[in-house]
Amino acid sequence: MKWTKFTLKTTTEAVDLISSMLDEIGIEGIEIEDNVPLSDADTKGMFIDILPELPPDDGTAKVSFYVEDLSNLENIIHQVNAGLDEIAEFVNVGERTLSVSETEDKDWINNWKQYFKPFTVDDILIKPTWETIPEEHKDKLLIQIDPGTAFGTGMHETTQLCIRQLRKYVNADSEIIDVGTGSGILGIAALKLGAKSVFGTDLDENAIVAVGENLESNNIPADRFHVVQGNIIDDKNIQDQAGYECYDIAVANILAPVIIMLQGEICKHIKHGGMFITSGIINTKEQDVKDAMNANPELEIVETTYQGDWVSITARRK
Ligand SMILES: C[S@@+](CC[C@H](N)C(=O)[O-])C[C@H]1O[C@@H](n2cnc3c(N)ncnc32)[C@H](O)[C@@H]1O
Repeated sequence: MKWTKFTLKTTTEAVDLISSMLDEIGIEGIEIEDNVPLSDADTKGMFIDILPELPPDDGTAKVSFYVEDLSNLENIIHQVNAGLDEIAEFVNVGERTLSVSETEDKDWINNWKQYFKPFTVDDILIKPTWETIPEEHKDKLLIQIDPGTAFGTGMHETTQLCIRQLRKYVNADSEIIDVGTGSGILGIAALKLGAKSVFGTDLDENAIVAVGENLESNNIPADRFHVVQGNIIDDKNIQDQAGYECYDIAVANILAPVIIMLQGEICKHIKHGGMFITSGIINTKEQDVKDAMNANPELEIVETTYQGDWVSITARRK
């Protein structure tokens, strides 16, 4: 199906008012492009450590919206123009030119799936739930994953670094906390490697559904992997739900700045002698994470591993 895309050139200061005006006339799912740099708060919780290079912010912005049924087009354009006239009384709406182009209704949510194929991390086979087990990998430990809209196919270097560290430390008594669980892939890997139970947290609500579905795909009873939405770094309720000094291993594959913020709090939840396996750390941030861990009297770094540009640091709680 083809959609008609309308792009309105305007200013950053008018974007909020234009979004609500479009919403009021029944246009949903708009796209905003501007050159406003992302703040630390914006990047927190997103899996980006290297910010995109943007041209200087000149205060202009583009607001795009899509129309499927063109029979009502004249009316829509009229309403948009009337809305812009009103907004122009309060803020500078800039150029306010509207350009038109056609776009395909592609299945953006699912299109990435064609690139997710079975692969191995040493003796572990990770495969999408919808693929069959390749004959040559029949003897491997199987993890089946569909991340849905959560993060974590296992293909990222950082996930593989964490899986290799889990392989070294997990045993039949291991109680695991998986911070930033996403699809649940690290917790599920730990359970497949024999761990007793997992407590997972994520800021992303999609993680809750994804973990539930992936437990089912891997025939793991739901009571072995409890997952909650929230931030263990600063939410007392999540901290209490996780419990204190009760984990043999904490694993967190997030981002260097988040690992730095997490390393203080996580020590309250790990047993003495327990391990803190981290990744999501781009090599330029390795020293920052190490400095934070070295300054924490509760932690000693025991190992650093690398894959591509990515780093995994494993520390022990003293
Ligand atoms: C790189 S993904 C890792 C997913 C999965 N564990 C893996 O290794 O593939 C990072 C995840 O951490 C989550 N996240 C970011 N900050 C967080 C925080 N403070 N607490 C819990 N989850 C967080 C994100 O929503 C995202 O799902």
